Amino acid sequence: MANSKFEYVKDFEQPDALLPNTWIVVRIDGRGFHKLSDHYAFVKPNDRRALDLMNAAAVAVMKDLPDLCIAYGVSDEYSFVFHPTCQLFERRNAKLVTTIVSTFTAYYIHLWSTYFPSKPLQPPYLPSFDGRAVIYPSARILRDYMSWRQVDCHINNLYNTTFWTMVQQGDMSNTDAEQELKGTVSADKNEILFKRFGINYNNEEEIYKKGSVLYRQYELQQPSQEHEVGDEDESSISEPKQSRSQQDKLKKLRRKAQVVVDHVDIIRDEFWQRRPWILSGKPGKLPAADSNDTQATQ
Ligand SMILES: Nc1nc2c(ncn2[C@@H]2O[C@H](COP(=O)(O)OP(=O)(O)OP(=O)(O)O)[C@@H](O)[C@H]2O)c(=O)[nH]1
Ligand SMILES: [Mg+2]
Ligand SMILES: [Mg+2]
Repeated sequence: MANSKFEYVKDFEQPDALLPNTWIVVRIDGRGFHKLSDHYAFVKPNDRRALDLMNAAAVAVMKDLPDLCIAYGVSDEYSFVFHPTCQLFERRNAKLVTTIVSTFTAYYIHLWSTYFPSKPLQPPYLPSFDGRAVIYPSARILRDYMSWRQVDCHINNLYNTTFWTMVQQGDMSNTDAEQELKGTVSADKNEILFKRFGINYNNEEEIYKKGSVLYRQYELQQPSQEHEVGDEDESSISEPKQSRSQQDKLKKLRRKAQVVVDHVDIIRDEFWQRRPWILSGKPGKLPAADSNDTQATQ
């Protein structure tokens, strides 16, 4: 078939490689989950099974794509982050986004019956997700992106928790609760929860307040390994190319690593300082004293 007269059509395909040396975030979001969550009667405002299912699908994506260095999920969305050194699919936008979206959706549907055993999926209420890639030029801006999503989680969860408590426990109509909450700030909502319902928002589950952060935990034998593979901290970011064998070694370590699901603050420095390998791209591990304080999965 080489050189057929039809081959010229290939020239209509546009290159879409994402800028080199930048962080790539692929954010996916459930399509029409307002309706879907109603149909399958998700618990309001937070359905633990639905969130656990999102997290399980995201862990599967992280395992499938060792180039991913961190992911953050809340509600029906997940952000997956590739390191600036990532060369997967020559950094082609459409290939990266469609692979993440379809892998996530496949696992979400595959795992559905584990989390909702008594609610088989029924057309047309089948879960699907959209996705987009955005690039960020520095670790600082990537962190601000992650902070933005976590702040959003907090604001929405405080609102939703207060709203549904007023409706479910305070017997208010949706309209009345919405009207009363109009123009309120965080302190007002905390007070409504505490004074009227005896609920201290701080005691709500961390997964609801903070969302879920996924990253790799390495079991490194020798500290020297930490320095074999990479040159990717921001000081040396102008030279991101790794040799083939370095890339393979790194991939192997990433594949072997455990994917951890955490519900912690990712806005302050502490999270990143204690886990420098997430941003540096060099496998590393927690100081010994800290190594038991995260919740491992799979
Ligand atoms: N009851 C319940 N609903 C949830 C939960 N998580 C997500 N949802 C629903 O999913 C929606 C997600 O919001 P959006 O992504 O903005 O809305 P969407 O309906 O998915 O619409 P598009 O994303 O634009 O397709 C929320 O508004 C809720 O209705 C949950 O744990 N419990
Ligand atoms: Mg959605
Ligand atoms: Mg959403």
